[in-house]
Amino acid sequence: MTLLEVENAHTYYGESHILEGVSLDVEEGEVVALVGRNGVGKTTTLRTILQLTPPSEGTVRYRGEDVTGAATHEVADRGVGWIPEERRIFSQLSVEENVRVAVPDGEDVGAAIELAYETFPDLERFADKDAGNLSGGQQQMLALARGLVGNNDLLLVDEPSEGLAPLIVERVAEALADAARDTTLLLVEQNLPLALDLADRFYVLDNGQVVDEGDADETSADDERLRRYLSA
Ligand SMILES: Nc1ncnc2c1ncn2[C@@H]1O[C@H](COP(=O)(O)OP(=O)(O)OP(=O)(O)O)[C@@H](O)[C@H]1O
Repeated sequence: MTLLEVENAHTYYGESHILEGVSLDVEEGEVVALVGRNGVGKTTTLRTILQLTPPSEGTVRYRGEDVTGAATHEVADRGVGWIPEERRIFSQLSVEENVRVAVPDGEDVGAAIELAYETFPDLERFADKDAGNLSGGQQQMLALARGLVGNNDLLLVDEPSEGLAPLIVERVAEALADAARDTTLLLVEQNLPLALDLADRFYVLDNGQVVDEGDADETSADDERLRRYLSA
């Protein structure tokens, strides 16, 4: 089933025309990567899906229903989770409290915490530690865990490898692959090998437009076709 469809989205910040007719779709169970160099509109695409910056033209459909112009909390309530680039965790709360407060009302908190620790064993070791004292990689895993227990069917993950050391990037990639077993992912990522490794399909964004798309399995990170859109 098609979970998300973005059709011909045009999005502005003030007078700046950032998305110039973006179309993409995500099937249930897939990992889809959105790649492209700095400033081409990847984050804006996620913000457009969430209706944080609604499109002035075009449509966003979730599970076949038009959510264009809906309130962001309504999109979130339908099961779309967001893990922004800045990771948004509560630094004064412990790791476990961070997970706990991400569990929606009425859900089994114990089971949710168990799922979080099963998927990210490192977090269990730091359960009582203030989240603000975690390393960047651990904070990224906590942010992912919070997304995972949030009862989301689709997680929008923005630049999970950003600013992390290579070894930590590997851990985060493993964690993402684990998370992908339970949820559908739309992943914005500048690290092309990582994106292709995790994704089933990819879209390349350039200057606010989708300029290429394909099967991740059939595409190498050295592919000239992709490189020309990604090198600065
Ligand atoms: N709030 C804003 N107001 C005005 N312009 C913005 C705003 N946010 C982003 N932009 C501009 O919109 C363009 C697209 O930004 P966006 O963050 O979507 O790019 P990106 O592909 O995610 O790149 P990055 O990896 O740098 O985040 C950029 O030129 C950026 O400067």
